[in-house]
Parts: sequence; C-alpha cells; structure tokens
Amino acid sequence: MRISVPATSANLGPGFDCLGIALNLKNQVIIRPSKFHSVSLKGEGSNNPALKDNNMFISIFNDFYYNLTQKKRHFRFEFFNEIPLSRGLGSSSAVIVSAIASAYAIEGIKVEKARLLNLSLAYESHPDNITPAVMGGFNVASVHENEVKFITKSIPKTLKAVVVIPNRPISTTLSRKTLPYKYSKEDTIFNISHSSLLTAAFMSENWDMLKYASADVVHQQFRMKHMPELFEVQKTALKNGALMSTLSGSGSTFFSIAYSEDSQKLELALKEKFPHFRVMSVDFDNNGVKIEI
Ligand SMILES: Nc1ncnc2c1ncn2[C@@H]1O[C@H](COP(=O)(O)OP(=O)(O)O)[C@@H](O)[C@H]1O
Ligand SMILES: N[C@@H](CCOP(=O)(O)O)C(=O)O
Repeated sequence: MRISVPATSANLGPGFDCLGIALNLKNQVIIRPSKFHSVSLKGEGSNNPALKDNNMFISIFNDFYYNLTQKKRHFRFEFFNEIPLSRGLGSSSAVIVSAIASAYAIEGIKVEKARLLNLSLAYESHPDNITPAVMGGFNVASVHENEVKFITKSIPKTLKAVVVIPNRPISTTLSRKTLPYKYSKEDTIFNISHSSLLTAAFMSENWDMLKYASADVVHQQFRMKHMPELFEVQKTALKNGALMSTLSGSGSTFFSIAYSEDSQKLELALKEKFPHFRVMSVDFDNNGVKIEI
C-alpha cells in the first residue's frame, strides 16, 4: 500500500488557525506486512536518528492499527519525504493524517475524509494544516463543538506558490508560546476583517485583492522579529510579482503566491537576494491525501 500527503501552508497571514492551502510537495510511504519491523527513510529527515528510532508516523499508525484490529503485526515502512521538518510547511499534520489513513487502509477499511479529519484533530488541535492535508486546495476550517467544519476551494493552474525555506527549524509548539496572551479590540477586528476578505478573495478568485487581504497583526511580527531577514524576503517577493507573501504557518518558511507566468521571475529574484535559503516554485495540490492499495 502506498499513501501520499501534501505539504500545507497555514494562516495565509490573518487566518490564524483557520486558513490553509495544500502544496504539491509530498511525503509518501509504502507499507507492507513483514516478518520483522523495519524502516527505510529517503529525503527530508533521513539523517535524523529520531525518525528511525522514535517515529511519530509509526507510533500513531501502531496505535490506530491496534485499536482497529486488536492485533500486533510487523510492517516494513518505506518513507520518501519531500516536506522539510519544522519549517512551517505542515510536516507534523502530514504525518498525522497519513498515519491514521494508512492504519485503516491496510486493513481494507474505508474511512471518509471528514472522519479522517476529525480523528486527526485529536493530535493537532488547530485545523488549518490538517484540513488542506486531507482535502487539498484552499480551506477555511473551524472547530465547532469538537468537529472540524470546513469549506474547500480548488486552486487554478494559473497560480503557483513560491517558497523560501531557511535552514533554521522552528518548533510550532514553542513558537505558539511566544505569542501574546491577549489582543486589543482593534487588532482583533483587523484580523477578523482581513481574514474574511482573504477568504472571499479566494472564493471569488479575485487575486488582486490578496495583497491587501493578507495583512496580519496577531502573529507574524512576533515570530518574524526572531528572524528579521524574513521582512526583507516579504518586501522582495511583493516587489517582484507576488500577489501575497506571508509567513508559512509558524515559520521559518516564507510563502508567496504568484501568477504562473510571473513565478519564475519571482523565484530568480528571491534566489539572487537570498542565496543561503532554499527557494522553490511549487504547484498547488487539489487532491489531499491519496491512498493506492
Ligand atoms: N516525516 C516525518 N516523519 C516522522 N515525524 C515527523 C516527520 N515530519 C515531521 N515529524 C514530526 O513533527 C515534528 C515537527 O512538527 P512541527 O514543529 O509542528 O513542524 P511543522 O511546522 O513542519 O509541522 C518533528 O519534530 C517530528 O516529531
Ligand atoms: N496556525 C498554526 C499553524 C502552524 O503551522 P506549522 O506548519 O508551522 O505547523 C500556527 O500559526 O501556530
């Protein structure tokens, strides 16, 4: 059985914990029953010993597999990872979603995407990464009475993402602890109105509105001040054709959207100015998690 799951960029500026989008940058895993437990890792994280000895995918998969079957079996796991760890591209959500989906799929049990999403919520309480990881596309997601309520919109091929990935990892859990405990009424109104405008812009494909609607005052400035070069990344992106440019999740990646015909110019400008960062143009993903038996 093979399963693939996309990277995700959460928040998109003002939509803290509720907006997210899926990228065609994927983790894949092949799982086969085996006499012994074994793991092979290629790509991102392959030189990280924790991923061999204490792998979050394997522990979530084993828990779900045991709860579903009451059996303990051995498997061979072959991981091919494209999503960098702890860079704000939803690596943990990708692991959670794909581990739960695999435990069901390997037993031939069908699980609806909405159910998979709600099972994933037990491991990540904010739904802005897990929803696009499951569904693909742009997503607005809220937790209402312990259930994720969401609306998905496909992204047309005329748009591309350009990501700038610094070498520095940032743990989402730690980064959330550095945010203010309280916000003023003005800042709250600012973010609610911008997040609503941004959602309407995606839904109506009014791409020229993204630049204004993607402004945020609740999290980016507090996170970016620990890596001030990111302010320069944002300025350079907006000067070179980005329709919007925001911190991806909790960082350290910076995420921009451009018309496909402008994305190469944007990628080159960012590569030239920030040669020490990884810069890539990436298509959007409109499928979400995919399972092949
Ligand atoms: N491919 C992977 N395999 C196993 N665990 C992973 C993988 N990718 C991420 N993780 C786990 O998720 C953690 C990163 O989560 P987090 O700080 O939320 O970063 P991100 O912003 O990438 O989601 C890692 O420290 C690791 O425990
Ligand atoms: N809304 C969350 C999103 C975290 O995304 P990640 O990709 O950094 O895990 C936050 O801003 O903390």
